[in-house]
Amino acid sequence: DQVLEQVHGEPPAWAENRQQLCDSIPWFHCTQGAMYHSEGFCWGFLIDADGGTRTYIDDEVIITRIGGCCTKDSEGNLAPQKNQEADSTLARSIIASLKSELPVGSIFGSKHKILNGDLPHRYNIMAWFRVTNVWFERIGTNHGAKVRFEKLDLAENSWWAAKGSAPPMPLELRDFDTKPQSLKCEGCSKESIRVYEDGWMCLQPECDRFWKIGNVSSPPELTFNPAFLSFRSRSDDEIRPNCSLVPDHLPTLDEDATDISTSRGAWKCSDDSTGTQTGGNVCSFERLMTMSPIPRQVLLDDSEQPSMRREMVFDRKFMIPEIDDVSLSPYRKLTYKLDGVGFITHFVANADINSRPNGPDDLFIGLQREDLGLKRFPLSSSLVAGTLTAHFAVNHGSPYKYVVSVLSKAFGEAPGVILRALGRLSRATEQAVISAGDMYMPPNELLTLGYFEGMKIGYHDDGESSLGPTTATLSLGAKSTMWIRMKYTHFNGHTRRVDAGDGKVVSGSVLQEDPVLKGCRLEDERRALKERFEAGEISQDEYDNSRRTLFATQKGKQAPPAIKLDLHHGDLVVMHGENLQRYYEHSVVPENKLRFALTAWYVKPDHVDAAEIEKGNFTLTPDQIYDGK
Ligand SMILES: O=C(O)CCC(=O)C(=O)O
Ligand SMILES: [Fe+2]
Repeated sequence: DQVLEQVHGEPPAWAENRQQLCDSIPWFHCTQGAMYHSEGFCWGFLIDADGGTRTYIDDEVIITRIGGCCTKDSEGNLAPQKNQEADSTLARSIIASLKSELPVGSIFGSKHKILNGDLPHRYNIMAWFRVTNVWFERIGTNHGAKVRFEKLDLAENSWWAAKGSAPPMPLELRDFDTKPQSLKCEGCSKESIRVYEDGWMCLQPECDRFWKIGNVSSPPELTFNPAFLSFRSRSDDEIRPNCSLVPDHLPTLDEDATDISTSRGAWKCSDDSTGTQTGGNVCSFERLMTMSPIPRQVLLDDSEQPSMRREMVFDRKFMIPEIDDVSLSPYRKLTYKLDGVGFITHFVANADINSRPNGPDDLFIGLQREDLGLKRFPLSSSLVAGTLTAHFAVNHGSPYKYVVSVLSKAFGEAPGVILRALGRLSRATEQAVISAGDMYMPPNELLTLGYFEGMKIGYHDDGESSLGPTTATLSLGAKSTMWIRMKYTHFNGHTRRVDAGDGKVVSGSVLQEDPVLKGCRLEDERRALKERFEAGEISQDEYDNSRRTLFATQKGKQAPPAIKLDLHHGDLVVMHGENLQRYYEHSVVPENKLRFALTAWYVKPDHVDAAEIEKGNFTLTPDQIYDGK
């Protein structure tokens, strides 16, 4: 029944949905977590449901914990499950922003429990802040990092200040010189500021005197030192944000620029709150851009020599392929064989292939001209519900369940460019599979992905039970890098650890059938145990227990990428082998503004509804069939 105070003003921008927030705010491009960091710096911060104990906000100062390393304790509060060190990624990036005086944007989420005020929206942009202090607190048996932010513009009233509150003190009347007491620790000789009213303590976690007032451990309840809350940093014109707090794309757009595909081409207001405020008139603001297709040459980098086959330089850190310039000429064929798993064939195109009529250059323009119905779909497994894929997708042919659920259009409705791409992919699939002596199943499904600048596809596999063992992808447009790595479970021999309540490393369950892949962790030990088990020398229990003991010696980690492919415009990649999708995963990161990836599969007919079977039927016209040149 508490009467909530109302806040003083309106945020400069807001969103009711996290995806929209992350898509439009350049300093907060993250769908999860409280902190956006990139290139080693923290750029933006979200204050929401759980800032940890002693989270503090007033009109000009925010004190909160740095997320990460946390699980919920018995009372449902987030507590660090291990020490957060100064060299953790999150701590390092906030310290980097502190040292370089980089302004950090802040967002106020309505699930906070701190301010006694009602926030107008789910996510409310606050203002630019500067990082003034980063220190460590003891929490339970661990330590975690805390940060103090101070509003950059102290002259202006903060919109989140309580309604009717006094305007901020004019700058000329403020005291910028008084700072809270700071003392050098006699143990570690490092300075720590007096953060708490209860007493000065050393805030260096590696010091013996950390978190002690005098000789005794600090009390669990602590109060902030008023001088720590009230000090202010002098304004400094040198400290400038490197983008606007609320970007305004519309007036800066030049519709005639060939570069238009780098920006999103359409805006639509999705704010339903205006509807309630204006008595049901939902805002109809919409702006659709005419986008002219960009030619492939716009994306070329200087190192690409037209009409010459690129020299391949292979990085010894990754698998070196077999090179064959003859059998699929004019393509160069690179084959990566994974024993007992499958193979990956990379068909390297060149300018002669790309510039032929109906070849990759024409397909790239053709795909931009068609309204393919490319959309971003919600990810099915995501920590934050409603997170959309970081790429656009549309499916043609037999429907199947992709990482996300994508509606499938019949090949009968597909534009010519799609069928032409399908012709190329069928040929590549056939060539790669037959040369390996396997049976060729013609693809009946084609997934088109579209990537604008900054988009990508994260690690995943294509091993859906309804799909055959072969996938073929045609790359068009921007150059990209494909990474292939062993899945966590197969690399480590066990699933991810499930619980580490007591601080010990607990591995998840051991693999039922461990293929002991070449290059996996503890390979020799795992192979030796497997051989003893298979020879009947040890029982299943002994085999499992020995593996558990073995895995407890080292913490599991992600496998490093085993294969790296540089995918250029016109290149094709065929992956073959059911086990390849079972044991390995891949991700693709484009480097430039616009890229399409068209991937064809064979969907097993018994996995498709009878009524939808015909969606996968097609007949290619002679000009859609690819002759391999
Ligand atoms: O963008 C690419 O080249 C890869 C696409 C992919 O992995 C997929 O569609 O499953
Ligand atoms: Fe894939």
